[in-house]
Amino acid sequence: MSRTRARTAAVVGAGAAGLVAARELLREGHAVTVFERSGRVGGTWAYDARSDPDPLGLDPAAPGAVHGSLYASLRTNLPRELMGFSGFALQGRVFAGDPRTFPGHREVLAFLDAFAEESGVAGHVRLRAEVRRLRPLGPGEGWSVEWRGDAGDAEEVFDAVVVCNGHCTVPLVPKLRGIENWRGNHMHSHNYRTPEPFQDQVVVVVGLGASGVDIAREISKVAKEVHIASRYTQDRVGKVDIYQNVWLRSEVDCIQDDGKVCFMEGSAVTADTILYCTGYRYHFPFLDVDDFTVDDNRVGPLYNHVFPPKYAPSLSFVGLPSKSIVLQTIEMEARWVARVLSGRAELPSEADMAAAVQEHNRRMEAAGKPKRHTHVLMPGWVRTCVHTCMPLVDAFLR
Ligand SMILES: Cc1cc2nc3c(=O)[nH]c(=O)nc-3n(C[C@H](O)[C@H](O)[C@H](O)COP(=O)(O)OP(=O)(O)OC[C@H]3O[C@@H](n4cnc5c(N)ncnc54)[C@H](O)[C@@H]3O)c2cc1C
Repeated sequence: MSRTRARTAAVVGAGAAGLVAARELLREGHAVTVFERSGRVGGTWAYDARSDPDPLGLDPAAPGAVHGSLYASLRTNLPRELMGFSGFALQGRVFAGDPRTFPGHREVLAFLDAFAEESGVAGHVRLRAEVRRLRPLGPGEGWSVEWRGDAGDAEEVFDAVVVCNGHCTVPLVPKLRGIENWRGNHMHSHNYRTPEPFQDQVVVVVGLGASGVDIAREISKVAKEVHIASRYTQDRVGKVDIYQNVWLRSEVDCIQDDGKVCFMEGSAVTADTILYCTGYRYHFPFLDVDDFTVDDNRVGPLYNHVFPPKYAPSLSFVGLPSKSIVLQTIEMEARWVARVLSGRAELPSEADMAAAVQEHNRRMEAAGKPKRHTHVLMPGWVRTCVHTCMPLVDAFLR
């Protein structure tokens, strides 16, 4: 692909990443169109009380599948000081009547609404416009964007495309040994909204990330027992002192023939529900390009998580990293993309970018890190975050 200055740019998605990408592109003088398949901006932060018909949410294309993964009680796990954009802070201003340091989701959504309006980005967003297919037209000829809106299907050509479709929608569900023996309920946190359905149940929560901790704590108020299974519990397995009904377990070993959930340390429980809080997988169903894969949650090849060497700079991705200071990271990525497209910043050659990606992957392998951690920027983030924000795990891991 040619590396000329982009004059028109399509942004896929009007969540936080798409909004800030649009702002940065506009600042660099590009003509921007943001395609958003839902009826509003804000992406993940637009709480949706509905959940997928399939509690595991395995098929994102299934009728009735929802984008959002927030639960009703969700508050940010980063302080508002870390959740603004440059020139438009979440700190020092209250957007939806929630001035707390760790505000609820409505406050963040109102912040994003205000950001879209006040930055002028809102005027560039097409709502109910779903991108169905993105494909390169040939060297220097730009990108075909096929999309579906209220008036039907359409195709337009842009010089550049920035993919910002989010990555907290399609559940990553581990295949537990013996799962064919399971007769109870199961669900992924993508579909968790409120604790009431777990009244008096014995629940196994798989995963000790931010959602796992939050949800386990909330469910413990109504459930009979909550057992949290995680590889990070190590020698801390056992009942949690400050709770009457919460146990830390090691990883799930298997589901026994009798349906009991058996943990690596040797204990087993008869449970009503297995609730997977095991994260999400990257998914780009509309992308029609060569030499580009998602392999065990490694998206690539991508130079610094943003540019695929073969198509850079006209194709880019903003918002892939996880376990980061999210909004600041996506803003930096967006600014980089906008400046490379306008010629104010330069990329290495295609060969050098490809070599850098290979070197990154080689180092990960040498360090024994799995592919699925490719886009994890701060591996210690979970522990740091739960230590500071979440009393339950603070008590566990202290
Ligand atoms: C439970 C939970 C808690 C979180 N807590 C925090 C927190 O405390 N602090 C924090 O900073 N981050 C948190 N995050 C991360 C959060 O995902 C980011 O803050 C941010 O919202 C990511 O923005 P995004 O634009 O990349 O993705 P999204 O917000 O998911 O937006 C993607 C947008 O793309 C649209 N879209 C998708 N496909 C298409 C298509 N084909 N055509 C058109 N539009 C499309 C979607 O409709 C959506 O609007 C949390 C996430 C979850 C799930």
